[in-house]
Amino acid sequence: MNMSARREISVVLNARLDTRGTKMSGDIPDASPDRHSIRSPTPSYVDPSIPVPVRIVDPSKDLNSYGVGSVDWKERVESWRVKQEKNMIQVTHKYAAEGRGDIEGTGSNGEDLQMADDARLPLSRIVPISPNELNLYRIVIVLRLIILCFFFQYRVTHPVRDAYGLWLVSLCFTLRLLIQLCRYDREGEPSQLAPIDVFVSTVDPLKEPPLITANTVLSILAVDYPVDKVSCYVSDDGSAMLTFEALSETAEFARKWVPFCKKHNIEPRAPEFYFAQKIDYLKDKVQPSFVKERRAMKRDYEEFKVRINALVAKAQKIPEEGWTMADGTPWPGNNPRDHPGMIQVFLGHSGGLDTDGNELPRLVYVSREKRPGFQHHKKAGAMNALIRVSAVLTNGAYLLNVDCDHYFNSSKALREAMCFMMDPALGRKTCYVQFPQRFDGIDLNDRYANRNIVFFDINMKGLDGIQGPVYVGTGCCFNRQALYGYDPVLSEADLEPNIIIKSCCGGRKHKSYIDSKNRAMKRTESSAPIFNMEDIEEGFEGYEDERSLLMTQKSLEKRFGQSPIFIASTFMTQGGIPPSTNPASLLKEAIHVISCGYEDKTEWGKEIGWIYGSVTEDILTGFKMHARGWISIYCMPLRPCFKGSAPINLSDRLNQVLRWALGSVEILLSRHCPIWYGYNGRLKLLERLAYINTIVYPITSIPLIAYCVLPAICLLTNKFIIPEISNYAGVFFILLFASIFATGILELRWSGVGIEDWWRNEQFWVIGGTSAHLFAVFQGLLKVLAGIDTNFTVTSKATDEEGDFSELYVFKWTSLLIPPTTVLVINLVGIVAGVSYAINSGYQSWGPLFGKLFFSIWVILHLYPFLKGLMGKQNRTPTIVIVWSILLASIFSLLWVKIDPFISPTQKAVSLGQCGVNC
Ligand SMILES: O=c1ccn([C@@H]2O[C@H](COP(=O)(O)OP(=O)(O)O[C@H]3O[C@H](CO)[C@@H](O)[C@H](O)[C@H]3O)[C@@H](O)[C@H]2O)c(=O)[nH]1
Ligand SMILES: [Mn+2]
Repeated sequence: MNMSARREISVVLNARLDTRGTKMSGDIPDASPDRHSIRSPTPSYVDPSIPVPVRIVDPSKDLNSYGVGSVDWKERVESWRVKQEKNMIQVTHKYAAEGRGDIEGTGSNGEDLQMADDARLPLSRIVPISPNELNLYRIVIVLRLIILCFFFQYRVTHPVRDAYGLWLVSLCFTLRLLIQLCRYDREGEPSQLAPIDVFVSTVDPLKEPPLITANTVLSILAVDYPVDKVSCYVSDDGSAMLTFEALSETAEFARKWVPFCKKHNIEPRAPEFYFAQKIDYLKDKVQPSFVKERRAMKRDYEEFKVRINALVAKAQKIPEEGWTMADGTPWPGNNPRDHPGMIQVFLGHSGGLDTDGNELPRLVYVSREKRPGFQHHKKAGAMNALIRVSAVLTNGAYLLNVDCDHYFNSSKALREAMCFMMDPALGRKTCYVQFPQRFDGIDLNDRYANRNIVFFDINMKGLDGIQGPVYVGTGCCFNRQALYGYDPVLSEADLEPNIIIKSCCGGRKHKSYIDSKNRAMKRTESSAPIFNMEDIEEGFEGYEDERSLLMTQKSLEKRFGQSPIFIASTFMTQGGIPPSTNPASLLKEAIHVISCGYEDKTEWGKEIGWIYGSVTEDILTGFKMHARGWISIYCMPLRPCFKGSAPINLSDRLNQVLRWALGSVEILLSRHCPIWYGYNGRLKLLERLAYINTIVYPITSIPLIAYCVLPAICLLTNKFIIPEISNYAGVFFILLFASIFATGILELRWSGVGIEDWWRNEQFWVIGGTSAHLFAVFQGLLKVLAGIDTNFTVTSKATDEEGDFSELYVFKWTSLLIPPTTVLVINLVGIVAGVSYAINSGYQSWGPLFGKLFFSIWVILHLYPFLKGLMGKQNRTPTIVIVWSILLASIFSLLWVKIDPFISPTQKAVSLGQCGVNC
């Protein structure tokens, strides 16, 4: 195993939290200064450079028989657990007794000490990338930056007189390179077992087959976590009876599936993918009954599939009077744009037991209310509805959300996340733990870079060393309090003077972070002070007068909306609902919080929850949290925790990239633009740079296209953008290339990414850049200038039953195909023109031609996967695409030759003469 370049955190908490194992693939982490940038040392914190005993998990050994220091360890965890429970009871008790929250927990007798002790217990470890590899990489990056500056200076001071336009364009390109340099890297981390609510989003059962969603749900219900602490919420944004009925079947099937998974400890726990595994399924299995039970389960699953397929078949033709439910009442969601909110609870403690007589996690179907004339905010709106429903019904302290096609590939996923979230030191400032997205069913060559390896294994890892990875929309576990817009709890060292809570005028005692720290969360909020600490202290602690209580109530309502139950739940920082509440009233309240007027005049989508205003709501949501000073964690256990599907045909892929780029442009043109936003907060500079990079990239499509066309123009007009290569320039040119090359190689080395993946990424960067990114810039401008709303085109999730990768060859017409095709054709024409010119004008013209051909071929090589996709398998490129592109390309070439703005009038005659022969 390559231990230097990969980070493996695989810490598994067992159900009772009484033991810990840390799987380490490397040796004891080096004392790299990086870690200090992530967590600042506090007096109670163990210096990471001092090795602590490392235990390698060996499942064959008794977990308690670890080497050094295990007794000490056990004791500490035990005391931590007891304390945790005490805390929980305390909070619940206060809540129930007073009917109000306690903001500044007052328990001081020794609890602070206990806390400080706890802080020494990291629940996870970082396996850092070897510092040598990183330092070299950093040095090269800095060098590259310097060289780039020199090169830039040279380009600016040496305009190409006879090709001024070309020269200008080339400057833009250099600038783009400067922007790209903000990849960096380091490593992050930490962890505990609290109740978790898992969200699944789905919208269109025709594009997102119910069987896929069912598999995701089954993998959640079978997760390795205490059943009473997991709840699964499925959001149906399409209010489809098909989704509802499929979910009801899924709940039934879960009664057999879940005990089977747990008994035999199988992975993954999504049946479709489990049974499809082409591995020796008897490996590590000891139960003699396993084969028999597996066979029976496989048959059961097939029957389940048949039932789901029957539901899907039935749903193809909508009856005229709309759908009717089994009991004869009409389905309330018949009109997806105009229907009431719907909630159905399956399973859970009142929902019957599984076939082994055990309880199952709760499963809740939610379809939020939709009415014409209301903004629904797509996925972000759906997620916010789920936050509120779940707060009312179960109120997990943490949330995890997945797209309907991203199943749990590892049953340990929740535990992995908790290792960071419940870590006594880091948990308090961690807003989310993001897992990389991994995919099934991608063609072997990954033609359209669907796996996004460079992003997930280089960029995200690098960000982890700054303030944390960006949120990518799925496979991400959140701290509920972070979604409520609160600030993180920072340690003394993190604390800047300006954020110490000020006492209010009534002569109350000064509070510092440290003495308010028996609470898990600091309930203030920096960037948008809707309410402030004084209100709360008075209202909830002091009860000094009724007016202030009222004010608090009012400001909370202004923030969270008009639901007292929801507001009360926000004070339960450890999660859970008051034991005395009546389930019927909760359901009523749950319906209330998903009504479409609920968010009016509140902070939902503006400051709290998933943030509105972009189709890449994920980036925006994560950005807001980072701007408040939260850190995030990138968690990559050896076994990928989540796996999804990705569009493998060209058109769907381009449309997906278009949506992402459009989302970025939307953010760029909004008040949340990372270039301007949040300077009073605690966003780290490099993190900001990274966000700027994820937001502005669509704009680089303009210089990129210019650059793809330039070589062809050079060939057609017989000019070159670098006129005379002086020694001085030559050196810089070579140095620049060498440094780019070196950063590339070093990056691949520390990240473990293969050269092929890297090349695919480069290719798709050009393909996306010349098509989707360009369209996104224009659509984004249209949205801002003309108010034309952008829509969320959901990607189809193929079940891949039609045979391997048949999807890859599907061809759908889209105008996104035109610009790259044009670029391709122009370059091909250019090559032909250049070569024929050289043939005509003899020996001495071959030298310069060579240089120009090189660039042109470079462009074509980048577009090669696109060309392949255009051909399809059966070579069925619609004639329209070809006709349009050839037309555009020839008009373009002719124009250039005729007008040729880059050359002086005297030269023009000559040049025209030359080209007249060739074109
Ligand atoms: O009105 C809507 C539209 C979409 N969705 C859900 O959003 C998810 C993502 O849709 P998909 O078509 O699969 O988009 P992808 O491009 O594959 O998704 C990536 O990019 C999105 C942002 O564009 C993120 O929201 C996703 O989490 C991330 O996986 C799916 O679960 C949908 O059901 C809704 O719930 N409501
Ligand atoms: Mn998807």
